[in-house]
Amino acid sequence: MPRRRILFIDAYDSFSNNITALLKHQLAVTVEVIKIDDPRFVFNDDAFQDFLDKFDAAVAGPGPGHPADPKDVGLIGKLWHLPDDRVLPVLGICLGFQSLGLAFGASIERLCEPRHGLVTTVTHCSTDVFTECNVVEATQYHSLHVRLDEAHLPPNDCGSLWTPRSKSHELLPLAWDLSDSQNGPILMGMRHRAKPFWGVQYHPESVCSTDGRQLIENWWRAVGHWNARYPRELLGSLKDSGRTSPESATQSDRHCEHRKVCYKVIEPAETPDSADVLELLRDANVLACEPILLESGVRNNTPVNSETGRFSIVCLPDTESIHIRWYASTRRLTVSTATKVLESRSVSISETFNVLGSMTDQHRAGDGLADIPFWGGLVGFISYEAGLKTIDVEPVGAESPRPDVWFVMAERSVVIDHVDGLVYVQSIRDHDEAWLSSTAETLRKPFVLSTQLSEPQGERGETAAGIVAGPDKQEYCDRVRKCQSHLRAGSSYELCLTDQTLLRSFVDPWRLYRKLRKANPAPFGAFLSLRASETSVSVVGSSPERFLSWSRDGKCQFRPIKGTVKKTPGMTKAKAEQILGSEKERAENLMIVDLIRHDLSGVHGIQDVQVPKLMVIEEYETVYQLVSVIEGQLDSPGRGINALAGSLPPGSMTGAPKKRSCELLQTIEGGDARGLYSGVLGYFDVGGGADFSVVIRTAFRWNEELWRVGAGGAITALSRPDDEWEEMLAKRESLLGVLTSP
Ligand SMILES: C=C(O[C@@H]1C=C(C(=O)O)C=C[C@H]1O)C(=O)O
Ligand SMILES: NC(=O)CC[C@H](N)C(=O)O
Repeated sequence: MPRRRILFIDAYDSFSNNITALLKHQLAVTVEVIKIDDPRFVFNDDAFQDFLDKFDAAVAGPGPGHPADPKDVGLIGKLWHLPDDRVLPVLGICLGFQSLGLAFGASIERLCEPRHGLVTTVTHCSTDVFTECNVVEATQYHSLHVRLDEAHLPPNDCGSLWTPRSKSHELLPLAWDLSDSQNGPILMGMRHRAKPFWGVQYHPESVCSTDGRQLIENWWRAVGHWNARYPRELLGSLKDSGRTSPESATQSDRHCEHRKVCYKVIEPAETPDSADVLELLRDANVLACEPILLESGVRNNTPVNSETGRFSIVCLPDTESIHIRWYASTRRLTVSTATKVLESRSVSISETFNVLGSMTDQHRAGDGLADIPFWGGLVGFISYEAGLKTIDVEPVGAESPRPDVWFVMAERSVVIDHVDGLVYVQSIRDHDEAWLSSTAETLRKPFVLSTQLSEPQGERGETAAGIVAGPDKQEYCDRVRKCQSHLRAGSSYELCLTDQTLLRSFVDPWRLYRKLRKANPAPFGAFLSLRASETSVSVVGSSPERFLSWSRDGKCQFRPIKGTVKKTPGMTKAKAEQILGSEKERAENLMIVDLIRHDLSGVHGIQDVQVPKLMVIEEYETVYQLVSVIEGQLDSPGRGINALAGSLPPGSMTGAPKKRSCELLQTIEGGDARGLYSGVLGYFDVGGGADFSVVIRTAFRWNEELWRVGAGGAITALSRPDDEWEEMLAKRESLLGVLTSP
């Protein structure tokens, strides 16, 4: 029997792939995805109807906006009034559900309070699509709701809840949320009396919804009955489409000669401090360029986060090293060494990912030590604006002389294992034994403990150091309120509002980094200083947040942080747990978990997306944070770069749904480029793995200009402007203290 086919119509939501994954997994069907504004069909009803004839059923997705606005629902609005002989069964979810209600006489109204990331119990009819569903816990992401009649139903008039209302008599209610005293009963499920249309207001695919699978199975059974009774001629065969095409995922499959990883192991008496290692190399004059440090912060000789931070990596590029730069404003890609331009052309961001992939492949190595996550590879960053390009949002603030993607191929490196106390000197260059031996020799000199080294000192003119420009409280609070008005209108479910502070400091970047790592040791400490003829960038960072890593055997992991409590005097872990257990904080985190599940599920070849940790508390120097872990396995290990290309900018820095939220934030934040802040920083290892952090709690500067520190937080309908201001200050503080003190 041919495989059954479902059409999913995507309204640019950030949960769509979770729905299509649920459909594929539960029903063993082929799912074809089109956007609501597919140019083949928006102005051509005949073509759309012919296309629909290829499917057994359609699912009309959730999304931002209002069901009465054709721009927001697009093709979904055309499903309800097809000619009788072309009608196909539909399940509408959230926006799709609201569109169904609107099409058959119901009205759409704003809720008194939006329900974004809220999980409540639904009262259902136990029949139809709710057959054999137990208690349904339902995650909701909506500001609007479907009203079946003019007057609110009294909450205790349960009998009349289940009878259709005159105004929308073709719609049969199937489920209600009766838990909201402010809004009254909220319709959660319905079906059309005569046509094969069903819908749910909540999100059955959310990680916190229960019985989503049962609901989908029930709907599919009902679809089968309908199609058996009213057979349509199904046409043609279709491919299964996802966000990333298999064609674009092939770099790693190319055959290439593997390089050899040469290494030497040093066993010092005590685990050396990563900064001391870097300074020893610098003092020994063996460095032609500034080294890069990707550090797992350590407190009392133990990594601050044992799950993400066992190793620190010192990358040692030199004048021969290849740099790859790409500029969002001009689309120019430059591949060069310090002395030679190897390639310069205009390309898209996706082509840039191909170049990064092939450069890693050209340096592919297979025989380093399995436990060491980095054998050599591309190290650098991807800005927030480059991320915007990947989701077709035109960045308003990108500036031409500043690269949005900048990586350098580090063939030589030193890796420090903080658990076993070993140091590895590595090279993937041919015939590099002499360098390996002399570097190992340098590092075998007795390590001086960092506490004995001279503490960083300011150099000159500290009195003029400090904040030059930064957010204003009144304006920031107004922006929070602006975000909230978009949330109430249904245009977004959560918006990560940020702002930037410009600072002057006369302390050199390395010394600043030494101060920062002491004040705020972080799992993703970063010191990076890159130079090209026309520009240079310095980064000192203490990010707590892993964006995405993948192992050499293709296991992908995201670790979004959402939910922050400042460590004020008297704040204990127990108190923080209480605050972070609140509806507001959990909702913020849940939205991003569902968004990241969507991003990861959209990657070609990903299997089995799981959430092994949901909302656990982690403690850092100045804040407590709520963290979740989302993982999936790639069927072909080398394709991790597609997971990166398909999940930028980081959802924890945008809000959901991602595309619309980014568009709104560009306007609300005033159009300045976020730059490196909100982007990602890390490495592609030549062995096939990678690790990228979210660039937060980080200062960066172009050339010798002012330092920039971004900070912000997720805004939801429940946010209080004053509290959001305080949260932004708390996050900024870890950097400000370091940059403004002598
Ligand atoms: C926006 C920042 O942080 C992000 C927002 C968080 C939140 O809203 O709780 C937590 C971690 C980050 O994903 C920042 O540090 O500037
Ligand atoms: N998740 C959704 O589909 C939301 C639908 C609509 N934009 C609302 O806010 O109610």
